[in-house]
Amino acid sequence: MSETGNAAAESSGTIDYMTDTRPIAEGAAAPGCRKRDPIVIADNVTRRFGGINAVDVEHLEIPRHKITALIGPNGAGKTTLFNLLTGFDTPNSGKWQFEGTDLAGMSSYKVARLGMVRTFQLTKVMGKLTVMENMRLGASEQPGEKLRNALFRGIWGGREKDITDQAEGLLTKFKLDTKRDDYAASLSGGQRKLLEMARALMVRPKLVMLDEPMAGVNPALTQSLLDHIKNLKAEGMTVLFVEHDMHMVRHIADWVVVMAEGKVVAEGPPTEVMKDQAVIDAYLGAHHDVDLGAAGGVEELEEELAADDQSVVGTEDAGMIAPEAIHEGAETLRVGHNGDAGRRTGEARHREPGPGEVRDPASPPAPHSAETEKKVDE
Ligand SMILES: Nc1ncnc2c1ncn2[C@@H]1O[C@H](COP(=O)(O)OP(=O)(O)OP(=O)(O)O)[C@@H](O)[C@H]1O
Repeated sequence: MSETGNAAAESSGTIDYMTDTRPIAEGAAAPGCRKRDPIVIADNVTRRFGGINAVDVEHLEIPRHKITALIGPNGAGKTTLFNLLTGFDTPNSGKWQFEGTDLAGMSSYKVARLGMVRTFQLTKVMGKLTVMENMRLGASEQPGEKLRNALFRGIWGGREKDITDQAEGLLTKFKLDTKRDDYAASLSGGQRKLLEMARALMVRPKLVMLDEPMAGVNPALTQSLLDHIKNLKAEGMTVLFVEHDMHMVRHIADWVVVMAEGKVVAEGPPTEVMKDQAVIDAYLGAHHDVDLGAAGGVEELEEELAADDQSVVGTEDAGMIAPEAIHEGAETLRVGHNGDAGRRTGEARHREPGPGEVRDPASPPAPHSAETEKKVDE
């Protein structure tokens, strides 16, 4: 659709967000650039942990009705920024608006009520609830209206039927309806991701924030997840997702924001951003001249890394970047900082419990275990 056609369609409320080709930024793409139609505007948001500036974002705008990927090496501050924007953490400084409403200091559930919702990995407790109970929990309106209310029928009075109907509709859409009475912990990695997304939609959000939607998802379910995310946009929602999976970023993001050491270091359309020297530097340290968005670039990087004694790559344990997987479109590329790890889907995404931490039974098990083999998605 032409730019004028889009403008006319927008004013008549019939815009097709999938074919809207109007520019996203007002001017040239650059860190902190202004957007034509921002849904979130953040200024001087900082969060320190001890001596670390986990987040130090001067200015950031998230474009409405677009899919924006937030990428960056491990420890760049992506999750912390998610937590701050959604009221799950408190910044040292800064303010931000969602659809013109100041959110600084607002509690997470109020932020969700306004229509800005983030997904969470299923916790241990949620794993012990059925799929339907999890959906009902997603609809809870106040902090007090939590587990108990989600579990016991009758408490929500008139809302009960609406909530159940809405949940049924979403479960059908996400092909989880046959699992409605199963415990969430029994779902495969991909089905859990679908449940997390479906649950977030119970509040009918305008902005959906997804934290590593592809983590732990078997390639067989990758396309379905990508389609679901694209559908959110088609239905008029804005999507912001954190992801290490370059394949996914390249294929579904309209816009990419790159963070490193707490700051936004690059922004732009995926094809442009992945050629950006600041991005390559942030991800790969000394390994320059590589286009992460191209399969050839991945091969080139792999050769460079193989020849570099400092880089742990090329053994089964370290994992290989798999260019053939990118051609197939099913597997994915994950690049850690300093080029330390390009790994296959489902292997690199698990964060094993650290010393003193207990594994969450609701989380997928460690890679390479027999249990992993059993728990793959259908
Ligand atoms: N609760 C915390 N206490 C202390 N330090 C923290 C805490 N949360 C995050 N950090 C630190 O803040 C920095 C940013 O972490 P964050 O998890 O936001 O990065 P990230 O980009 O999401 O990384 P990843 O891709 O590995 O998830 C890191 O140095 C991290 O160690």
